[in-house]
Amino acid sequence: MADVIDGKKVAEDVVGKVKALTAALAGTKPGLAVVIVGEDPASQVYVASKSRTAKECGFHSVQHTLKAETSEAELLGIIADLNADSAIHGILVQLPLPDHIDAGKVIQAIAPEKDVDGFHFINVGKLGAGELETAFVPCTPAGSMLLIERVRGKDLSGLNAVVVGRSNIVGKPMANLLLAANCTVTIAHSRTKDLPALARTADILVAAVGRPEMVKGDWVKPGATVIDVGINRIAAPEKGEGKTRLVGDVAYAEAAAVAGAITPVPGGVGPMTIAMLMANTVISAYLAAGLDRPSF
Ligand SMILES: NC(=O)C1=CN([C@@H]2O[C@H](COP(=O)(O)OP(=O)(O)OC[C@H]3O[C@@H](n4cnc5c(N)ncnc54)[C@H](OP(=O)(O)O)[C@@H]3O)[C@@H](O)[C@H]2O)C=CC1
Ligand SMILES: Nc1nc(=O)c2c([nH]1)NC[C@@H]1CN(c3ccc(C(=O)N[C@@H](CCC(=O)O)C(=O)O)cc3)C=[N+]21
Repeated sequence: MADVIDGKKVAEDVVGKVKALTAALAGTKPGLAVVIVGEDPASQVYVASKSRTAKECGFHSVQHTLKAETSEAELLGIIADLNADSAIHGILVQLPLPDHIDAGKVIQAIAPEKDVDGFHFINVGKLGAGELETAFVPCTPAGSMLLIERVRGKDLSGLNAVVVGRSNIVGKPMANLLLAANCTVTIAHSRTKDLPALARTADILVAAVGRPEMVKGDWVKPGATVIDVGINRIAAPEKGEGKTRLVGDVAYAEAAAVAGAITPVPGGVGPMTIAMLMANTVISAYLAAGLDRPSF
C-alpha cells in the first residue's frame, strides 16, 4: 500500500514558517487582498479559507466581495487601487470570473510584484525561463512540488514525470517546475494517444484534469508518486439523498494499491494551495521591505 502524503500536515509546516517570517518582519505586516466577483458557493468556501489562514499568519487581510454584475472597468479600478496601496503585497482575483469580464485583461492588470497567484505574463515568463529565484510560482504547482520533495527528496534528476492536463493554472507551470528539477517531463491532454500506457511510464504522475477518478489503478507504475490535483464534487447517495463528496482525478483506492505514495482528496494538494499563497505573500512583503527573499 502507498504512503499517504499528508498535505494538511505539510501545509501546516509552511504556514508555521510564514508565521515566523511575519513575526520577524519589523514594522510592516504582509498584506493580502482577495477579490471575488459573484456568489459561486465553492469559491466562497476557498476565499473564506484563504482569509482565515491569512489572519492566522498575522497578515493584514482584506477581502473585496463584488456583485456578479460588477463591470470590468470597476474591477480594473479596484486592482489599480490595490496596486498603488503600499499596505498590500499580494493580490488574488478568484477565478473563474463572470463571462462579461475578460479574465486575461484583469490578471495582466495586477502589478507583477503583487501577483501572488503567479498568473501575470512576467511571472509565467520567468518560470518558463527557469528564473525561479525571482518568479512568483502558481500556488497549486508550487505546493505540489513541496509534496513531491517530501517523498522523493530534492533531487528529482532523471525521473520520468507525466503531467495530465495543460492549463495555465496547473498543468503547464507544474511541467515547468518538474523540468527545472531535471525530470524528463511529458504533458498529456485530451488529444493524447494511449494515456494509460503513457501514465505507466511515470515515476511522478500528476493528475490535473477535472474528471472524477479518471486515472485508474492500472495506469500507475508500481512505486510511483501520484499527485492528485483534481477537486470534483460528486453525488454521494450512500451518504443520503442530495449529499455530495469530494473526489480527485485519480481512482484513489485502486491507485493507492500500486503507488509508492499518493495524495488524498481532500487533504492533499488543496491545503498546499492556500499555504503557498501565504508563502508568496510573505515573500512579496520581504522583497518590498528590501530584504532577502525567503525560501520554502
Ligand atoms: N487543489 C487545488 O488547489 C486546485 C485544484 N484544481 C482542480 O484541478 C483540476 C484541473 O484544473 P484546471 O487545470 O484548472 O482545469 P482545466 O479544465 O483548465 O484543464 C483541464 C486539462 O485536462 C485536460 N483533459 C480534459 N479531459 C481529458 C481527458 N479525458 N484526458 C486527458 N486530458 C484531459 C484538458 O485537455 P485540453 O487542454 O486538451 O482540453 C486540459 O488540459 C480540476 O479538478 C480543478 O478543480 C484546480 C486548481 C487548484
Ligand atoms: N485566482 C485563483 N487562484 C486560485 O488558487 C484558485 C482560484 N483562483 N480559483 C479556484 C481554484 C481552486 N483552489 C483551491 C484552493 C484550496 C482548496 C482546498 O483547500 N481544498 C480542500 C477541501 C476544501 C473543501 O472541503 O471543499 C482539500 O483539498 O483538502 C481547493 C481548491 C484555488 N483556486
